[in-house]
Amino acid sequence: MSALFTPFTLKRVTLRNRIAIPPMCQYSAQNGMANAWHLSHYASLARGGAGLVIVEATAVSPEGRITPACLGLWNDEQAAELAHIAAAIKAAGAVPGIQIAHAGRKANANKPWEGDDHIAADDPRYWETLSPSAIPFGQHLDREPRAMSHADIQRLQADFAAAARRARDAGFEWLELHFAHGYLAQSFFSVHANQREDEYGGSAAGRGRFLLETLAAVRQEWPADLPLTARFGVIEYDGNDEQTQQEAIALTQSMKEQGLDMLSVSVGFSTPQANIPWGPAFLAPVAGRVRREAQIPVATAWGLENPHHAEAALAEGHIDLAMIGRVHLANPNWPYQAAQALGVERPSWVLPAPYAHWLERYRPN
Ligand SMILES: Cc1cc2c(cc1C)N(C[C@H](O)[C@H](O)[C@H](O)COP(=O)(O)O)c1[nH]c(=O)[nH]c(=O)c1N2
Ligand SMILES: NC(=O)C1=CN(Cc2ccccc2)CCC1
Repeated sequence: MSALFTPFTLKRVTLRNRIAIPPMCQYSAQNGMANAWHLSHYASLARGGAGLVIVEATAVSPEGRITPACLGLWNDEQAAELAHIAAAIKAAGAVPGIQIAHAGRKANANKPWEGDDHIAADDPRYWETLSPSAIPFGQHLDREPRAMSHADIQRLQADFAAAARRARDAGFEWLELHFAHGYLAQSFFSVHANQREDEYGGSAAGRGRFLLETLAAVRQEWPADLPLTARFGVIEYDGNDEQTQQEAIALTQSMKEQGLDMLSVSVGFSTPQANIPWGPAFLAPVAGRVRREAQIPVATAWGLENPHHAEAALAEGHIDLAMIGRVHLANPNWPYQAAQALGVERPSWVLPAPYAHWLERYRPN
């Protein structure tokens, strides 16, 4: 039996295999509302056979969107549309997950294929960006954000909690907090973005406070028997990786004590000066260290699309879930081909019966 096609149970949720589709922004919404694009996109991914499908970064407040076309979960109308997506993912046999997010100083940007840069101040789509300190990310995202007040912090933590409640009521069964990729929560943890002198800055404990308090607020709303996870950048590749990983692992242990069920290990992306060692499965050993030292189940992504690499990362004990992203945009049925590559018996039954029955009998000459 392959490790990749072994079920995985966390709290009262069982995934049919170790394949998770990580959140991938679609930049296709108006006013934060999901539409026909999102329904067909997520239904086709779920029909492809993955055990878990996580809906893209969904903003907890309007100014928390990366672009004006990002999804939101700050009102009940948005939740009602997302409920159809959760149901479609579930109907296809995958577990419906969603990531809730705030883009912080990376917010108010154009779509990646329309510049990826901050929206101009005189553009009607402009909104003010927020961050722990008034320090811009740099490069194409060079706007100086407003340093958040304590009132801002409390409001945004309440927004995360409200979004978690809406996700629960919409039928999602797996919740991921977006604590990675240079967005708001990652910015509180990062010395590149957070130079506050109050209790939300300074020491690693100070820089971790926003993440811990936000987790605690969400834990109150999210059912105790459903997985509550976070995607967290544990390394920046900025020349200070050992210290960052030690601080990140310590914070992960605190989050685990606070009720975090799993960590999705990722990269900080807090500075344009990062020197990222792109390559197949490059983050798996980093994830393995977090899994070992924080004693928490972990997922990771980044270049795992070769089924043998995903299988090895699981079999070698680096990870518990393999997140397979971009390749699924080209091939929603990637799990079917992975099953064939790994010699899983009756691979076509990774797919739904209306497809599986005929593919099993289809012998192209
Ligand atoms: C178009 C698009 C959009 C997003 C992403 C990526 C891409 C390509 N990624 C990162 C993604 O989840 C994944 O970590 C990376 O793509 C690396 O995995 P692969 O190498 O693609 O399997 C991402 N990550 C995240 O935590 N929340 C998100 O909403 C998004 N959005
Ligand atoms: N919302 C997110 O977390 C996103 C993460 N990305 C990181 C990334 C960098 C390089 C390659 C793929 C993804 C880009 C798109 C949006």
